Amino acid sequence: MLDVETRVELIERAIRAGARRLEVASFVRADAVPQMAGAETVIAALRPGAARYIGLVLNKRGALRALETQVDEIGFVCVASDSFGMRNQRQTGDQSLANACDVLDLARREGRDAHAMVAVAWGCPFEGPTPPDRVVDMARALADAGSLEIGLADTIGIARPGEVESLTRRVVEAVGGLPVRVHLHDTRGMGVANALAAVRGGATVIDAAIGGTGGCPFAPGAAGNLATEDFAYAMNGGLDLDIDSVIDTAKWLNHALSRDRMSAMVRASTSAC
Ligand SMILES: CC(C)(COP(=O)([O-])OP(=O)([O-])OC[C@H]1O[C@@H](n2cnc3c(N)ncnc32)[C@H](O)[C@@H]1OP(=O)([O-])[O-])[C@@H](O)C(=O)NCCC(=O)NCCSC(=O)C[C@@](C)(O)CC(=O)[O-]
Repeated sequence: MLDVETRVELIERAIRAGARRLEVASFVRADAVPQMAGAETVIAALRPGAARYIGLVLNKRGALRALETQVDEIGFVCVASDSFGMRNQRQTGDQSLANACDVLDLARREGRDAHAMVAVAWGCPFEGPTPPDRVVDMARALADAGSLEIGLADTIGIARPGEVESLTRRVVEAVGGLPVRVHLHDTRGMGVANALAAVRGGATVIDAAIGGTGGCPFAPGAAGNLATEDFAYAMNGGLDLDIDSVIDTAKWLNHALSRDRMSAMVRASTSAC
């Protein structure tokens, strides 16, 4: 749990390190995910225009809350499996798709950018492997509904590089030129390899989290996200980020969270190599 002030400081540190597009808050129920309580207060404390700010939403009520704030983009989470969807957001896959289409339409009418992501795109903790056709169909429907970008999430970090490359390529081909974004968890240490595979498959946006922070309370076994500093190292200067500053922030965040999680780059920076 981080208080609002510390979350704002984290966002400011990311911006100082070079980040220009950040998912900064999630408009969900505070009793379901207390870590995300105070989304409106976080956003009100941010410097307008310093970066593009994304607010995550999982239902229409969340979208209405986001529209009351200054977020630049609304990001909707759809689910490819019913079992995960019911636990995460009380929606089946089809319901989440219908809700996403409604929210994309609402955002367009309000003149706000919006996109959607398909969670458990490679595998579900309750149903096992996700059929790729299901994900491609959902991605196509979201593109038709006006999503400005199509996200694919490996929510439990189960995908392998070959699977990431092939599904990403199929979705890129299906969505007619829209940017495809891939969101990875590092549960099995595949985060960086999968990110590079997604890039080979045609993804142009890769999500990453400083210090590999993240997880999902409704997906048993989901570990942290792909660490920003690990991906930045793999990209060998290809990202406009100050990697040393990101590593410092990862250490600061470990301290703030009273944890000792180490991304590969934090580990390397604290050893002799
Ligand atoms: C999605 C909901 C909100 C549905 O919540 P619900 O209970 O199904 O909603 P409802 O429409 O039945 O309403 C019930 C009550 O909740 C209120 N309510 C309804 N919606 C909201 C809202 N948005 N904000 C605040 N309050 C809300 C609503 O007003 C009502 O209040 P009452 O009238 O009883 O007083 C709930 O299930 C929830 O908060 N789930 C949390 C899901 C979550 O945050 N998961 C973790 C991360 S996101 C992710 O899933 C994937 C991602 C991004 O990590 C990528 C990856 O896959 O790796």
